[in-house]
Amino acid sequence: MMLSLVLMVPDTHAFVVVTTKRITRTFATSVFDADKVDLQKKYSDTFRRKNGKNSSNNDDPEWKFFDTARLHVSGGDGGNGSVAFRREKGAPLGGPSGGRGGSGGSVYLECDESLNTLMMLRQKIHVRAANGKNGIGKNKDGQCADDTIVRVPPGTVVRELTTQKLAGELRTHGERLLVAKGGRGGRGNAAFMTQRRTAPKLAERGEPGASRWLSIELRLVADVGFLGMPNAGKSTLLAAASAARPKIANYPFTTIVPNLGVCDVGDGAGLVLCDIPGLIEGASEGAGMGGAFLRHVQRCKVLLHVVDGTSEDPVQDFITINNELKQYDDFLAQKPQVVILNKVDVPEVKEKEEELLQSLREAAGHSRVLPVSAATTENVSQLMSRLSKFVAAQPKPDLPPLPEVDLSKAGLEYDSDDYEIISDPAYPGQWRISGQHIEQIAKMTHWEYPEAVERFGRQLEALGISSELSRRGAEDGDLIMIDKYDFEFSPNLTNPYIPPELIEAEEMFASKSRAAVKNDEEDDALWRPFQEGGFLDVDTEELVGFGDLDDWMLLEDDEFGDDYIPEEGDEVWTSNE
Ligand SMILES: Nc1nc2c(ncn2[C@@H]2O[C@H](COP(=O)(O)OP(=O)(O)OP(=O)(O)O)[C@@H](O)[C@H]2O)c(=O)[nH]1
Ligand SMILES: [Mg+2]
Repeated sequence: MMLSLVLMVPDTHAFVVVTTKRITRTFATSVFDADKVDLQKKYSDTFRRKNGKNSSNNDDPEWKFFDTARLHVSGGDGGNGSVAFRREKGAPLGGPSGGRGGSGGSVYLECDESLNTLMMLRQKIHVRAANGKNGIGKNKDGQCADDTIVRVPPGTVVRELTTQKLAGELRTHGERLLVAKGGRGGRGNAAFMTQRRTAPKLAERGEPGASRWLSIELRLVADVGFLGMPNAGKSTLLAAASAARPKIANYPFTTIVPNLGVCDVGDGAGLVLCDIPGLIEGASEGAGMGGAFLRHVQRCKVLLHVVDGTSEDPVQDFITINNELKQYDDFLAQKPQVVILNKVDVPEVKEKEEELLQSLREAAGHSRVLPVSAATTENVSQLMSRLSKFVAAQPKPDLPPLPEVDLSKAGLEYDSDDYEIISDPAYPGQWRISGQHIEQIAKMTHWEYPEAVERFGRQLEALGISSELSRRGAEDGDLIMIDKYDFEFSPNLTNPYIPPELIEAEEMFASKSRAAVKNDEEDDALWRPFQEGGFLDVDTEELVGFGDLDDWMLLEDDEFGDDYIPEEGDEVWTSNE
């Protein structure tokens, strides 16, 4: 038998009552959830991509590189609080002893310097931390769930996808950013005891964990960012100066993902070099996928501009790239540059070396211009030691910008208790209340417990929602929807609506009881939970408490939860005791 609600105390001022009626989902979707549907459509290509199907984003060059990703994160839900009563030999009317639920795990991003792409985030789109365990009797709190850690490379910038607001940036190894907080555990009935109410029959459900889409972008953090036309020799230089082994070939766009290398300059820390794919004219507008790469050099302290000496017009190349930089971002264009004339081992370049160096100095407006051969490593170590001194002389890198959005809150911690009442003239008598705070309260309400429903009603009143509804013309019996719950509006309710099946159940208990009295079976005569204000725990379909009978329903073993293993010394009661 399934009783969803029993409310018996005759003069309870219950405000709302759960009904068994369900609104049709099509209606709810068409009128109220349009935004959500849109969002799902928008991101469904993420799933297609995951399954290797043709993605509609194929024409989006940024997606070909593992430096942007979308991630859906959800914190675990808190465990439910429990309703239980202490029952000991000689003390049958023990106090409430329902423990609190454990809190759900949170999702963190953690900076890991051994990573340099967001590739793994492309394979894992949904990250969900585990739920907290439910509280159990004997004041035992449920276990808290472990946090879930997602590792990301240094230079990871995190935004909330829908608003594009900056949530934070991970730069140093081990740094963590909380992106979806787990919900707190619901309180057990022990927490609701007051002097007046010594046997509270309500508990909270666990708070749902926070859940959101993130947009994640990688900006490599390096001391020196390489810059130059395709085929200029950037990767060759990285290979010459560090242990990195990037792909090198005599065709443009050999490099398609940024490469990092560390050059040992004898200072212990090393100089972090970042080789990016070549840039061409129009890069700032995305030509040659420029925009995707320019982002990487944003975080470099110094730019190393590699000029190909064998090019038809090396000085013009240099000017073109600098113009692209300016177009893309003024901030980037202002970064200090060191310029190298590469491939001076080639005789034709050697011939015009002095002339080219002079023109480059003029075009650059400074004298940090060096001839180098990345292929023969001529002048490379001098270049590196001068670079390292130049980097050290730079002012400290700009601090990460201040976060614009705080993702460290879950559920009820959101600041705003704003709500909105939506009604559609096409559906008279139906009201949807939306608001983070009230939705969280609804989710945490244990609708099976009359006292919890009553508490919810008081919360609605306290938030001014009930009077606002009345003011807008809501009438007794109107349908109120909050999140996935729906109720009947009962503004001045003193006699709670009692579902017919409960009256039937009571009748059944009553007749059983009468029969028992007749047959002198006293025990059975007591089974009148409805009349006595008793109630069932719908999860286990167990009666868990009586009103003021001097006998308490015994807690079944499985009320401790599936994973409760009695420890030594624990007293476990069974109903057969
Ligand atoms: N002779 C000579 N050839 C060089 C030198 N540096 C690079 N090269 C050659 O130039 C070609 C391109 O070199 P890469 O290092 O792949 O050039 P890149 O700038 O990384 O090119 P992209 O990744 O396509 O932007 C290769 O064939 C290299 O061997 C050099 O100093 N002298
Ligand atoms: Mg390259």
